[in-house]
Amino acid sequence: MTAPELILTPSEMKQADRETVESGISGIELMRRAGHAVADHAEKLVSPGARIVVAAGPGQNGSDGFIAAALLVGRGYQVRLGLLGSSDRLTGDAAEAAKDWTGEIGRAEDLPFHETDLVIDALFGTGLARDLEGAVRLTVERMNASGRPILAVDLPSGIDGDTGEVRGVAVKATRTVTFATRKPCHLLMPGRAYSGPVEVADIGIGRKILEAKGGTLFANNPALWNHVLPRPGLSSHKYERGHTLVASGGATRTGAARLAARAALRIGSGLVTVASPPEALGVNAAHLTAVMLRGCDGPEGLNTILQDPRFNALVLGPALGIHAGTRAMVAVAVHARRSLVLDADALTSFEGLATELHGAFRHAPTVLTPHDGEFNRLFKGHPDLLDPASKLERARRAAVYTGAVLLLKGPDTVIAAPDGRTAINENGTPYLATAGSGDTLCGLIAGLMAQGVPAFEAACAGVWIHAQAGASFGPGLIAEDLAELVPGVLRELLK
Ligand SMILES: NC(=O)C1=CN([C@@H]2O[C@H](COP(=O)(O)OP(=O)(O)OC[C@H]3O[C@@H](n4cnc5c(N)ncnc54)[C@H](OP(=O)(O)O)[C@@H]3O)[C@@H](O)[C@H]2O)[C@@H](O)CC1
Ligand SMILES: [K+]
Repeated sequence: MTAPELILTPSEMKQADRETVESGISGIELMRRAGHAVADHAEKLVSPGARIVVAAGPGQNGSDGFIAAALLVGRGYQVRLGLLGSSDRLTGDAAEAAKDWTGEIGRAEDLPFHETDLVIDALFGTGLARDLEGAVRLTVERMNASGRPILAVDLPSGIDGDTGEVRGVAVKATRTVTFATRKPCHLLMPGRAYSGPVEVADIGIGRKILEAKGGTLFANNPALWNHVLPRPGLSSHKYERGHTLVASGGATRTGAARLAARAALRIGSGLVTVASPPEALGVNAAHLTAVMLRGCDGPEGLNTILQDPRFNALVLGPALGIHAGTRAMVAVAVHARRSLVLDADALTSFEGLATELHGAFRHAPTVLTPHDGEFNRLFKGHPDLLDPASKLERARRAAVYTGAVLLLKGPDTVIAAPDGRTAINENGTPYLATAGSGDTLCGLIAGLMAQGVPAFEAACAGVWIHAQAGASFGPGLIAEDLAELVPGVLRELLK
């Protein structure tokens, strides 16, 4: 089984680095390995004889640049190196690394970015401490304007390693070489777009150390959850595969629930029922076949249906209406302690009332699936949840606050569990931004939970499968297609 891909934050990586040094590999040796990895990568991009310009910063990111520059000269490249600031100010390992370089040290500001075959950006990495300003800013702007390929060392300078945000200005890299693990900025937007394809170089920091110092943040891919996907045995019958209930909106707002229901069925929920307001029974009946239908008059109706313990997973929100009745339905669902997915109107109905949800979902597996707008509405008046610059941190705090798995949607969907485990998704496609796509996602997650998949894994798998299905279709995708593409994705996963 492939191990899940760990993502370490800059401060976790610093600790892993320290621990590795304590275990006997010197700091300068780690830096040399990093520099080697950069030189090796550069060699894949341009042939010996080519011109390479290295922009080095005052810290260890710059040291990686010095070491790579020296190696590349030895391999027959024409290398020019420019430093930000004065070489007298280099201290410790950085000063040691600079000794590898025997060529001229120019000023980073003066480097001929326009007249080179490759730029190596070694200005700043995980130690970036503030916005880029003045001469540094101009240097980065000139580098970007050159139109030449740029290889970023560790991460594009100007990108915040924790948040993926641009600090004033940032290098638009063609590619990035990072060390030991990817960092959050390689997966979170806009950092992901600034990084280009990222190669992870093994510099000898062991998995045990990485797990001990990180171990809670992952790239969302099948290695994280494939082992808990349901694999029905020969003797399984439909009741063992769960029964998902999806609440429908009124007569003119029924499509969302049917999209969710269809998705739950496709992902393997043994039975799926749409709970419909009486006035919408006709229109729902006209469109449902394998999905069953039941009348459900508001919160009391839902309460009556949930007396039957076989309904073990529930979707509330899509097109349900923004009002107190929806809040009451959420209360019924919470009280019934079923696996629960809340989206759209079920979240927006609590606009400014998030305190009512404080700790509310601690007792049953629950997944909340807001996009940024819904998140901001829901947690209005809670600066502790809204203010963190990092999407990761916002999702993590909201998960702890509510006791639910918080799935914060976007091109870089973040899935955070109240126990701290967090995943960042990266197989999303812009084609998923289409009406009804979110309803389908709810159905996939609930359908997995109905089959006994824990909430965090169900949310992670749901997001990935949803995106994979969308990407497999491409242009022209509409939400109706998504559920029908799920079997193809599952077939690959369950091989
Ligand atoms: N295990 C690993 O991953 C390994 C990682 N390694 C490498 O180490 C890198 C991290 O090195 P690092 O800690 O020295 O930080 P780095 O990014 O060089 O920047 C710090 C310097 O920049 C300065 N500075 C900051 N912001 C600024 C601004 N806005 N404008 C201007 N200046 C600014 C800051 O100055 P100060 O804030 O002190 O004034 C300080 O001098 C990492 O990215 C990777 O490449 C490998 O070598 C070995 C294994
Ligand atoms: K860099």
